[in-house]
Amino acid sequence: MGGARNDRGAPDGAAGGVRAGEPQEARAPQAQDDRGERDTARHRPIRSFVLRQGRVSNAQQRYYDEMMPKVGIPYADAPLDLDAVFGRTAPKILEIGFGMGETSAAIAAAHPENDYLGIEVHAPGVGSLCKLIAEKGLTNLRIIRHDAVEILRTMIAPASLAGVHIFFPDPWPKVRHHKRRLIQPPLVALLAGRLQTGGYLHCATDWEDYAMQMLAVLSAEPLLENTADGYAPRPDYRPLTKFEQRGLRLGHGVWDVIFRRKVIDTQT
Ligand SMILES: C[S@@+](CC[C@H](N)C(=O)[O-])C[C@H]1O[C@@H](n2cnc3c(N)ncnc32)[C@H](O)[C@@H]1O
Repeated sequence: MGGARNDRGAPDGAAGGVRAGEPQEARAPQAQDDRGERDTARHRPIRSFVLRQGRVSNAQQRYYDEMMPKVGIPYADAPLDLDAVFGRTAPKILEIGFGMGETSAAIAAAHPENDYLGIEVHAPGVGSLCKLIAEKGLTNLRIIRHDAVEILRTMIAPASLAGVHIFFPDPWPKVRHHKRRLIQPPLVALLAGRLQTGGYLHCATDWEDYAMQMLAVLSAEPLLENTADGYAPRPDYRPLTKFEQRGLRLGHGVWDVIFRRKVIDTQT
């Protein structure tokens, strides 16, 4: 994650068998995946990540153990009261797939007026963000280690989010894996329903054909409208990562796609 361009094409997942707590995602398969498809051969929903072994460093393990009881939210099959979780009323912004969490921590530190909920399945990444939360003393960032698709379905109430960040999701570059991409019509419909009126969905990618897919899928969602004429300029709140700076120097593109939940006129 966030390493080299090819790293984006090799999706990371939670590390089965790592020490950093057990992934809280081992649940019975749903009847249908929110990306709209099932792996019929294996009768399992198609997921946007792969659970694989990953090394958790000693520091990540230490911060995971120390911080997850304070900032981690266990998976539950019931809607969360987000104001109660953060102990205040403030805009709630959800991030799917925070990787090692550098961007999440930087955004939360720069915007103490907002509350952030980061979702990731990858244990080393969760340990890494725990370390950043402890080092920066962040009080407005919480973590759930679980499949974001299930969390959206069960734990996030309709019209409860002021924003959603999906930065550099796994591009699944092979055509036969495109069905694993997060940004597909059923998930975007689910996300749009979780946004408040005026709430935003911000996706960014460095894969041009995924950017085109994002633009097409978000444009087709009736609850959403584009904030820009096509791709959006990178807003100041999304910091330029080292990975991105290097890519841009090498002439690679990065595309931001930012839509808002429409005001639905119920009079007409
Ligand atoms: C390519 S990495 C990008 C990480 C980070 N956003 C960045 O910009 O560096 C994508 C991340 O999304 C996570 N991910 C993919 N699908 C997910 C899901 N359904 N729920 C939670 N995390 C997911 C992966 O584990 C991986 O860490």
